[in-house]
Amino acid sequence: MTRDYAAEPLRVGVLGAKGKMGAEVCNAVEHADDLSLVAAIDAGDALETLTDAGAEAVVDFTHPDVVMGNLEFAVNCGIHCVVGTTGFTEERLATLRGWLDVSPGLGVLIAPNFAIGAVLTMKFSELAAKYYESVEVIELHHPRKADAPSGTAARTAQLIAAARAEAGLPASPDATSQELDGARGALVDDVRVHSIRLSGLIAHQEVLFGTEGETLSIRHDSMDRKSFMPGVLLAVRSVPTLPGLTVGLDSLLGL
Ligand SMILES: NC(=O)c1ccc[n+]([C@@H]2O[C@H](COP(=O)([O-])OP(=O)(O)OC[C@H]3O[C@@H](n4cnc5c(N)ncnc54)[C@H](O)[C@@H]3O)[C@@H](O)[C@H]2O)c1
Ligand SMILES: O=C(O)C1=N[C@H](C(=O)O)CCC1
Repeated sequence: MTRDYAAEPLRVGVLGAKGKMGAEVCNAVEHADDLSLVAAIDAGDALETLTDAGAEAVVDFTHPDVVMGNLEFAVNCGIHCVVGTTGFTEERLATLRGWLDVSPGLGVLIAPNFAIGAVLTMKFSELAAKYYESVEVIELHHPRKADAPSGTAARTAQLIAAARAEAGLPASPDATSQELDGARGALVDDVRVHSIRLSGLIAHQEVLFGTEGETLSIRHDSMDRKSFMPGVLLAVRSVPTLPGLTVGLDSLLGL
């Protein structure tokens, strides 16, 4: 029998429920009439709690080291997944696609950033990329963040690099011949990415473009983790009808 999601709230489990994002997601799900929080799991809790509770979708905001194990369990149990945890390499995405190939109808949605402005920043940067000879990405986050560069910055750099390559642009000009290690940031697909960690910040990114006589700065600031919740809820509501792997919120936002 086909599940009528309009008739009964979608049963949602949260992984990383005691974390900064997970706690916010639990709160958002609890306040949504069409969703029901059936499991709130953190480190040390059994993943079987999800199946015991009859979870139909899971939201993962944990850690890059554990997220693949969580997803393998959920996919094997036929639970749709929404993933905010970072650390998704092409290799990890290929592994996930392999699992989903043998799980018809199941959806996994991974987004490096669920904030609308961050999604737009990535799209605007991709659009601007071919018009500027120089580009650098600066990401700024709270000091308890485990990974650098941020997943958002890595994705932004990849999108910019692909757009530059398609337009036939060479690497950004840079005459640096003497350099203290790290002074010029990290290279992601030939795009320089700089990571700032500072108390008081949440999640911020600035993409700087330059060409003869002008620059363009595209900046986004998340000042509260609530900024991620509309995107997370949209993904949770959409994932049961999105079979296979979806990366990014773009298609859900009509971008
Ligand atoms: N996509 C986005 O929009 C977005 C936004 C913010 C953060 N993030 C990412 O989400 C992840 C979590 O961020 P955070 O700031 O909430 O981190 P956090 O450290 O505050 O929370 C992570 C939680 O996961 C728990 N955890 C660890 N291992 C677990 C396991 N095996 N099973 C269940 N829970 C486990 C931890 O105990 C902790 O409570 C990071 O990768 C971060 O980069 C993504
Ligand atoms: O706080 C974090 O950690 C965040 N991680 C994501 C990233 O790495 O891009 C999104 C922004 C917040």
